[in-house]
Amino acid sequence: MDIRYSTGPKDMQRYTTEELRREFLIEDMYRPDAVTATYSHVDRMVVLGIMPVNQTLSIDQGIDVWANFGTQYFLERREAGTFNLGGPGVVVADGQTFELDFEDCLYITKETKSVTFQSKDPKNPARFYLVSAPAHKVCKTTFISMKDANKRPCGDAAASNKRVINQFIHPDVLETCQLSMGLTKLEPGNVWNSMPCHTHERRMEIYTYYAIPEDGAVMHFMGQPQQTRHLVMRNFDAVISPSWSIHCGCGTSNYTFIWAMGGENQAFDDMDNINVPDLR
Ligand SMILES: O=C(O)C(=O)C[C@H](O)C(=O)CO
Ligand SMILES: [Zn+2]
Repeated sequence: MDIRYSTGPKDMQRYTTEELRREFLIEDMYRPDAVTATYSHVDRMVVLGIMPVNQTLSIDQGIDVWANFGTQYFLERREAGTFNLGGPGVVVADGQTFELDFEDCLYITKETKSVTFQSKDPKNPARFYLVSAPAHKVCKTTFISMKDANKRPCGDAAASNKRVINQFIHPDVLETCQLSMGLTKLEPGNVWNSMPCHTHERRMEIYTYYAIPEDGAVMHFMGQPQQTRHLVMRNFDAVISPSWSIHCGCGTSNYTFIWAMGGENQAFDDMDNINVPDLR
Protein backbone atom coordinates (compact mmCIF):
# COMPACT_ATOMS: atom_id res chain seq x y z
CA MET A 1 0.00 0.00 0.00
CA ASP A 2 1.39 3.34 -1.06
CA ILE A 3 0.71 5.71 1.87
CA ARG A 4 0.30 9.43 1.17
CA TYR A 5 0.27 11.68 4.23
CA SER A 6 -1.58 14.98 4.14
CA THR A 7 0.31 17.94 2.73
CA GLY A 8 -0.49 21.53 3.68
CA PRO A 9 -0.67 24.37 1.17
CA LYS A 10 2.41 26.14 2.64
CA ASP A 11 4.67 23.11 2.09
CA MET A 12 3.42 22.69 -1.45
CA GLN A 13 4.61 26.16 -2.42
CA ARG A 14 8.23 24.91 -2.25
CA TYR A 15 7.77 21.55 -3.98
CA THR A 16 9.74 20.67 -7.08
CA THR A 17 7.92 18.94 -9.92
CA GLU A 18 9.12 15.55 -8.65
CA GLU A 19 7.96 16.24 -5.07
CA LEU A 20 4.59 17.42 -6.33
CA ARG A 21 4.18 14.25 -8.38
CA ARG A 22 5.22 12.01 -5.49
CA GLU A 23 2.66 13.58 -3.14
CA PHE A 24 -0.37 13.92 -5.38
CA LEU A 25 -0.04 11.85 -8.56
CA ILE A 26 -0.94 8.13 -8.76
CA GLU A 27 0.64 6.38 -11.76
CA ASP A 28 0.94 2.84 -13.10
CA MET A 29 -2.26 1.66 -11.43
CA TYR A 30 -3.14 -1.24 -13.74
CA ARG A 31 -0.79 -4.22 -13.68
CA PRO A 32 -1.83 -7.64 -15.01
CA ASP A 33 -3.45 -9.81 -12.31
CA ALA A 34 -2.64 -7.31 -9.57
CA VAL A 35 -4.33 -4.80 -7.27
CA THR A 36 -2.43 -1.54 -6.74
CA ALA A 37 -3.41 0.47 -3.68
CA THR A 38 -2.86 4.04 -2.53
CA TYR A 39 -4.01 5.22 0.90
CA SER A 40 -4.43 8.98 1.18
CA HIS A 41 -4.60 10.49 4.64
CA VAL A 42 -6.69 13.26 3.04
CA ASP A 43 -10.11 12.17 4.34
CA ARG A 44 -8.69 8.59 4.48
CA MET A 45 -9.62 7.79 0.90
CA VAL A 46 -8.21 4.64 -0.70
CA VAL A 47 -7.65 4.34 -4.47
CA LEU A 48 -7.27 0.94 -6.13
CA GLY A 49 -6.40 -0.11 -9.67
CA ILE A 50 -7.54 -3.67 -10.33
CA MET A 51 -6.72 -5.47 -13.55
CA PRO A 52 -7.71 -9.15 -13.58
CA VAL A 53 -6.46 -10.95 -16.68
CA ASN A 54 -6.32 -14.70 -16.01
CA GLN A 55 -7.01 -14.61 -12.28
CA THR A 56 -9.94 -13.64 -10.08
CA LEU A 57 -8.70 -10.83 -7.83
CA SER A 58 -9.93 -10.04 -4.35
CA ILE A 59 -10.32 -6.40 -3.24
CA ASP A 60 -7.66 -6.98 -0.56
CA GLN A 61 -5.14 -8.78 -2.75
CA GLY A 62 -1.64 -7.82 -1.56
CA ILE A 63 -3.05 -5.56 1.20
CA ASP A 64 -2.43 -6.16 4.90
CA VAL A 65 -5.94 -5.19 6.02
CA TRP A 66 -5.23 -5.38 9.73
CA ALA A 67 -2.07 -3.25 9.49
CA ASN A 68 -3.67 -0.59 7.29
CA PHE A 69 -7.28 -0.45 8.47
CA GLY A 70 -7.23 -2.29 11.82
CA THR A 71 -10.25 -4.33 10.71
CA GLN A 72 -10.90 -7.97 9.83
CA TYR A 73 -11.83 -7.22 6.22
CA PHE A 74 -11.48 -4.30 3.75
CA LEU A 75 -15.08 -3.01 3.81
CA GLU A 76 -15.79 -3.68 7.49
CA ARG A 77 -15.86 0.11 8.14
CA ARG A 78 -15.68 1.40 4.54
CA GLU A 79 -17.79 1.82 1.40
CA ALA A 80 -16.51 1.78 -2.19
CA GLY A 81 -17.37 2.79 -5.72
CA THR A 82 -15.85 1.13 -8.77
CA PHE A 83 -15.96 1.93 -12.49
CA ASN A 84 -14.86 -0.47 -15.20
CA LEU A 85 -12.59 1.40 -17.62
CA GLY A 86 -11.63 -1.65 -19.70
CA GLY A 87 -13.15 -4.73 -21.34
CA PRO A 88 -16.20 -6.56 -19.96
CA GLY A 89 -15.80 -7.66 -16.35
CA VAL A 90 -17.60 -9.24 -13.42
CA VAL A 91 -17.71 -8.17 -9.78
CA VAL A 92 -19.04 -10.55 -7.13
CA ALA A 93 -19.97 -8.88 -3.83
CA ASP A 94 -20.96 -11.33 -1.04
CA GLY A 95 -22.40 -13.75 -3.60
CA GLN A 96 -24.19 -11.13 -5.75
CA THR A 97 -22.86 -11.07 -9.31
CA PHE A 98 -22.67 -7.83 -11.31
CA GLU A 99 -21.57 -7.61 -14.95
CA LEU A 100 -19.74 -4.35 -15.57
CA ASP A 101 -19.06 -3.20 -19.13
CA PHE A 102 -17.02 -0.14 -20.04
CA GLU A 103 -18.01 2.86 -17.86
CA ASP A 104 -20.48 0.88 -15.74
CA CYS A 105 -20.30 1.57 -12.01
CA LEU A 106 -20.96 -0.41 -8.85
CA TYR A 107 -21.47 1.05 -5.39
CA ILE A 108 -20.48 -1.49 -2.71
CA THR A 109 -21.75 -1.01 0.80
CA LYS A 110 -19.98 -1.18 4.14
CA GLU A 111 -19.86 -4.68 5.67
CA THR A 112 -19.49 -6.49 2.35
CA LYS A 113 -17.07 -9.22 3.35
CA SER A 114 -16.00 -10.59 -0.01
CA VAL A 115 -15.50 -8.63 -3.25
CA THR A 116 -13.87 -10.21 -6.29
CA PHE A 117 -13.07 -8.98 -9.79
CA GLN A 118 -12.75 -10.96 -13.03
CA SER A 119 -12.33 -10.27 -16.74
CA LYS A 120 -14.53 -12.00 -19.30
CA ASP A 121 -11.82 -11.98 -21.96
CA PRO A 122 -8.12 -12.09 -20.99
CA LYS A 123 -7.30 -10.52 -24.38
CA ASN A 124 -9.41 -7.49 -23.48
CA PRO A 125 -9.09 -7.29 -19.69
CA ALA A 126 -11.34 -5.25 -17.45
CA ARG A 127 -9.76 -2.33 -15.62
CA PHE A 128 -11.49 -1.52 -12.35
CA TYR A 129 -10.89 1.91 -10.84
CA LEU A 130 -12.04 1.86 -7.21
CA VAL A 131 -12.27 4.56 -4.54
CA SER A 132 -13.15 3.74 -0.94
CA ALA A 133 -14.09 6.03 1.95
CA PRO A 134 -14.76 5.41 5.65
CA ALA A 135 -18.46 4.65 6.24
CA HIS A 136 -20.74 4.56 9.28
CA LYS A 137 -23.81 2.61 8.09
CA VAL A 138 -24.90 -0.06 5.64
CA CYS A 139 -26.48 1.18 2.39
CA LYS A 140 -27.47 -0.84 -0.69
CA THR A 141 -24.92 -2.31 -3.08
CA THR A 142 -26.14 -0.91 -6.41
CA PHE A 143 -25.23 -1.24 -10.09
CA ILE A 144 -25.36 2.09 -11.94
CA SER A 145 -24.98 2.39 -15.71
CA MET A 146 -24.57 5.56 -17.77
CA LYS A 147 -28.32 5.63 -18.43
CA ASP A 148 -29.05 5.69 -14.66
CA ALA A 149 -26.67 8.59 -14.01
CA ASN A 150 -27.95 12.10 -13.39
CA LYS A 151 -26.90 14.22 -16.40
CA ARG A 152 -25.57 17.75 -16.02
CA PRO A 153 -24.60 19.19 -19.45
CA CYS A 154 -22.44 22.30 -19.03
CA GLY A 155 -19.87 24.57 -20.66
CA ASP A 156 -19.82 25.73 -24.27
CA ALA A 157 -17.67 25.35 -27.34
CA ALA A 158 -16.64 29.03 -27.31
CA ALA A 159 -14.93 28.40 -23.95
CA SER A 160 -13.61 24.97 -25.11
CA ASN A 161 -15.33 23.28 -22.15
CA LYS A 162 -18.55 21.72 -23.47
CA ARG A 163 -19.04 18.56 -21.45
CA VAL A 164 -21.52 16.41 -19.55
CA ILE A 165 -21.11 15.75 -15.83
CA ASN A 166 -22.68 12.32 -15.19
CA GLN A 167 -23.46 11.89 -11.50
CA PHE A 168 -23.45 8.16 -10.71
CA ILE A 169 -22.87 7.86 -6.96
CA HIS A 170 -24.79 10.94 -5.91
CA PRO A 171 -27.68 11.64 -3.48
CA ASP A 172 -30.12 12.03 -6.44
CA VAL A 173 -29.30 8.47 -7.57
CA LEU A 174 -28.66 6.45 -4.39
CA GLU A 175 -27.86 6.81 -0.72
CA THR A 176 -24.27 6.42 0.50
CA CYS A 177 -22.45 7.46 3.66
CA GLN A 178 -20.03 10.04 2.24
CA LEU A 179 -18.74 8.82 -1.11
CA SER A 180 -19.84 10.50 -4.31
CA MET A 181 -18.50 9.64 -7.77
CA GLY A 182 -19.21 10.48 -11.37
CA LEU A 183 -17.84 10.67 -14.85
CA THR A 184 -17.36 13.82 -16.90
CA LYS A 185 -17.03 13.51 -20.69
CA LEU A 186 -15.72 16.34 -22.80
CA GLU A 187 -17.11 16.73 -26.30
CA PRO A 188 -14.69 16.55 -29.24
CA GLY A 189 -12.89 19.86 -29.72
CA ASN A 190 -13.30 20.77 -26.03
CA VAL A 191 -10.36 20.57 -23.66
CA TRP A 192 -11.06 22.36 -20.36
CA ASN A 193 -12.75 20.78 -17.33
CA SER A 194 -13.91 22.62 -14.23
CA MET A 195 -12.88 26.04 -15.52
CA PRO A 196 -13.83 28.52 -14.02
CA CYS A 197 -12.42 26.42 -11.21
CA HIS A 198 -13.34 25.92 -7.59
CA THR A 199 -12.29 24.48 -4.27
CA HIS A 200 -14.60 22.92 -1.66
CA GLU A 201 -13.19 23.38 1.81
CA ARG A 202 -15.62 20.74 3.07
CA ARG A 203 -14.58 17.88 0.76
CA MET A 204 -11.53 16.43 -0.91
CA GLU A 205 -11.59 15.12 -4.47
CA ILE A 206 -9.71 12.58 -6.59
CA TYR A 207 -9.69 12.64 -10.39
CA THR A 208 -8.61 9.90 -12.77
CA TYR A 209 -8.22 10.90 -16.42
CA TYR A 210 -8.61 8.52 -19.37
CA ALA A 211 -9.36 8.43 -23.12
CA ILE A 212 -6.12 10.41 -23.50
CA PRO A 213 -4.18 9.42 -26.66
CA GLU A 214 -0.75 7.87 -26.11
CA ASP A 215 1.04 10.98 -27.37
CA GLY A 216 -1.32 13.34 -25.53
CA ALA A 217 -1.64 14.64 -21.97
CA VAL A 218 -3.92 16.55 -19.64
CA MET A 219 -2.36 19.40 -17.70
CA HIS A 220 -4.01 19.14 -14.29
CA PHE A 221 -3.97 22.35 -12.27
CA MET A 222 -3.81 22.28 -8.51
CA GLY A 223 -2.79 24.38 -5.51
CA GLN A 224 -4.38 27.32 -3.79
CA PRO A 225 -6.03 29.69 -6.27
CA GLN A 226 -3.23 32.25 -5.79
CA GLN A 227 -0.43 29.62 -5.93
CA THR A 228 -1.27 27.29 -8.81
CA ARG A 229 0.90 24.46 -10.09
CA HIS A 230 0.35 21.84 -12.74
CA LEU A 231 0.90 18.10 -13.11
CA VAL A 232 1.26 16.41 -16.50
CA MET A 233 -1.23 13.52 -16.51
CA ARG A 234 -1.11 10.50 -18.82
CA ASN A 235 -3.88 8.05 -19.64
CA PHE A 236 -5.34 6.43 -16.46
CA ASP A 237 -3.29 8.52 -14.00
CA ALA A 238 -5.11 9.73 -10.89
CA VAL A 239 -4.52 12.82 -8.76
CA ILE A 240 -5.36 13.64 -5.14
CA SER A 241 -6.85 17.06 -4.51
CA PRO A 242 -6.97 18.24 -0.87
CA SER A 243 -9.84 20.54 0.10
CA TRP A 244 -7.67 23.65 -0.24
CA SER A 245 -6.66 22.91 -3.82
CA ILE A 246 -8.27 23.79 -7.12
CA HIS A 247 -8.68 20.82 -9.48
CA CYS A 248 -9.17 21.42 -13.17
CA GLY A 249 -7.49 20.35 -16.37
CA CYS A 250 -6.72 21.23 -19.95
CA GLY A 251 -5.99 18.47 -22.47
CA THR A 252 -4.15 18.26 -25.76
CA SER A 253 -7.53 16.92 -27.00
CA ASN A 254 -10.86 15.96 -25.43
CA TYR A 255 -10.82 13.27 -22.72
CA THR A 256 -12.94 11.78 -19.92
CA PHE A 257 -12.37 11.72 -16.19
CA ILE A 258 -13.89 10.24 -13.05
CA TRP A 259 -14.22 12.37 -9.96
CA ALA A 260 -14.66 11.01 -6.46
CA MET A 261 -15.33 13.04 -3.34
CA GLY A 262 -15.50 12.46 0.39
CA GLY A 263 -15.70 14.70 3.43
CA GLU A 264 -18.22 16.68 5.42
CA ASN A 265 -21.12 16.81 2.98
CA GLN A 266 -22.40 15.51 -0.35
CA ALA A 267 -23.78 18.80 -1.71
CA PHE A 268 -22.29 18.73 -5.20
CA ASP A 269 -22.87 22.45 -5.83
CA ASP A 270 -21.37 23.51 -2.52
CA MET A 271 -18.31 24.91 -4.29
CA ASP A 272 -16.16 27.90 -3.50
CA ASN A 273 -16.06 29.32 -7.02
CA ILE A 274 -13.01 31.23 -8.19
CA ASN A 275 -13.06 33.95 -10.82
CA VAL A 276 -10.47 33.48 -13.56
CA PRO A 277 -8.91 36.95 -13.01
CA ASP A 278 -8.22 35.99 -9.37
CA LEU A 279 -6.01 32.99 -10.31
CA ARG A 280 -2.24 33.27 -9.98
O1 LIG B 1 -16.31 19.02 -15.39
C1 LIG B 1 -16.51 19.44 -14.26
O2 LIG B 1 -16.69 20.64 -14.00
C2 LIG B 1 -16.54 18.47 -13.17
O3 LIG B 1 -16.71 17.29 -13.42
C3 LIG B 1 -16.35 18.98 -11.81
C4 LIG B 1 -16.13 17.90 -10.77
O4 LIG B 1 -17.20 17.06 -10.76
C5 LIG B 1 -15.91 18.56 -9.45
O5 LIG B 1 -14.87 19.11 -9.24
C6 LIG B 1 -16.98 18.47 -8.45
O6 LIG B 1 -16.64 19.18 -7.30
ZN1 LIG C 1 -14.58 19.78 -7.21
